[in-house]
Amino acid sequence: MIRVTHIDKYYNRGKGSEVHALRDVNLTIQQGERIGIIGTSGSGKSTLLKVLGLLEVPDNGDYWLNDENVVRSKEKEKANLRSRQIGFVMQDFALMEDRSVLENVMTPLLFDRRYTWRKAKEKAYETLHRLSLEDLAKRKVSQLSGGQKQRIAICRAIVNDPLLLLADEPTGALDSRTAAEVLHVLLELNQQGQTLLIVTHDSQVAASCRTIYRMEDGHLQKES
Ligand SMILES: Nc1ncnc2c1ncn2[C@@H]1O[C@H](COP(=O)(O)OP(=O)(O)OP(=O)(O)O)[C@@H](O)[C@H]1O
Repeated sequence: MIRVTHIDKYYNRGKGSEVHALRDVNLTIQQGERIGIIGTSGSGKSTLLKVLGLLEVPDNGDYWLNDENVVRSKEKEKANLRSRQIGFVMQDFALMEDRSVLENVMTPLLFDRRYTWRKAKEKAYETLHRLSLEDLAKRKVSQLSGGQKQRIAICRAIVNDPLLLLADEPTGALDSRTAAEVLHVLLELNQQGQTLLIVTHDSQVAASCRTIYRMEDGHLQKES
């Protein structure tokens, strides 16, 4: 189970440009859940994702990841948790364009001491196979379509069997047909047990989530 309680996050605290991006945010994510977060631009959605992904430290509150309070963990420990427990999918794919698909998918495992290069390659192939993408393994990312890139990005995000898969506008850069294909991949992974949290502007994506929250000026409220 993943839980954040009473989270506050400020940017530029104490300065004229101070932004109170998250205000007393509470969220519990049960294993296998599929959560959608909607809200207007600038309301704090990405900031919440960054806190959950251990990329931003909140100013107040606690973050429980598998019964461990990780809010004050050291940077090294957080980097470890990030590489083992969290998967990220971003709107712009964030892939290494001049590298092969295989190299991209292997990358998270190369930071994980449990994997030798050979084991990482095996696991990357296994994960590509799971998403029926193994035929693309040797292709350079720059030669792929947007939909293929996003499916590769999803593959890279789940290669470490993360506890939580975080997706920030995963269909935002795709046309509607490709977006539907990418959404299908995410939903299928969730049906196989992958806990999933999606930030989205896309009403179709939001409607596909079992639980929807709305972020409004830093406040998170359950919508349905
Ligand atoms: N690094 C930063 N430094 C200062 N302010 C920031 C920073 N990142 C975000 N903000 C501010 O925090 C608030 C919340 O931003 P956030 O990116 O979380 O919103 P969002 O809901 O994800 O928006 P969008 O839908 O446009 O991506 C905004 O007012 C934004 O300008």
